[in-house]
Amino acid sequence: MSTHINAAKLGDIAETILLPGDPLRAKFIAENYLESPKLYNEIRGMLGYTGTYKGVPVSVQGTGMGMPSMGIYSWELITEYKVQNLIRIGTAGSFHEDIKIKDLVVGVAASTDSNYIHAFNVPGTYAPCASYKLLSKVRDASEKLNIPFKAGNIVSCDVFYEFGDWWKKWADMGILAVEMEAAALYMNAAYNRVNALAMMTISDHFVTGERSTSEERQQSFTDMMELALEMAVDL
Ligand SMILES: O=P(O)(O)O[C@H]1O[C@H](CO)[C@@H](O)[C@H]1O
Ligand SMILES: O=c1cc[nH]c(=O)[nH]1
Repeated sequence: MSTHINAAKLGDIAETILLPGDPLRAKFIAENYLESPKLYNEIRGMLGYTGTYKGVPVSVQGTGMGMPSMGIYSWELITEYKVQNLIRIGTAGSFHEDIKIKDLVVGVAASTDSNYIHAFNVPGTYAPCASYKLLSKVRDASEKLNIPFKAGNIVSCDVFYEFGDWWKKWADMGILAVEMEAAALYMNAAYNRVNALAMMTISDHFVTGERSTSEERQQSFTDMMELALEMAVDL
């Protein structure tokens, strides 16, 4: 029914959706956390499922890597399938010693080096930010489940393999971490007046050079998924 999610019809996708970059992570979440998950999209292998969590309909959709890809999926989910609450669950690289591997970071705002913002033709510098409603819900879920997170400005970059010390300038401005999609998600959500939030597990570290092991990743992703699902049932 839409160009890139055309296996679904209106109503097949829940009002609240979790958005991992990796479609196989979408499959893992659907199969391990959702009740009665139904696959609604396989176009380009970008898997999307709808099921229920604690009786509440929830969808999970892979978005791919980078802002063009996130831009396409989030736009179609919002405009064609009337999704209202979009929660990115991804990975990020930390810029600060006190934000460690496995920590959860929530992007209150997402600075960016991307031209994605030019599509909106605003006469100034737009500041992509998370919805306050979802920020409140993630704080509530964090307290309930005792899963802490750090919140602040992150940066969504177009280039994964960048050279030199580029990141230090962002770190000097208090940017917590880097990933590659949140700013586009926040812009699409703002333009269409829906709610978006990006939360990421720190998978690698620019200061220490550390990278998480697969075991550590599994555990920390579990925390992120549980937090996102707890939010999803309270919207
Ligand atoms: O784990 P995901 O959600 O894909 O997020 C991060 O990982 C990818 C890069 O490896 C980029 O998409 C970045 O934003
Ligand atoms: O975009 C990303 C994600 C994880 N780690 C990085 O360094 N960059």
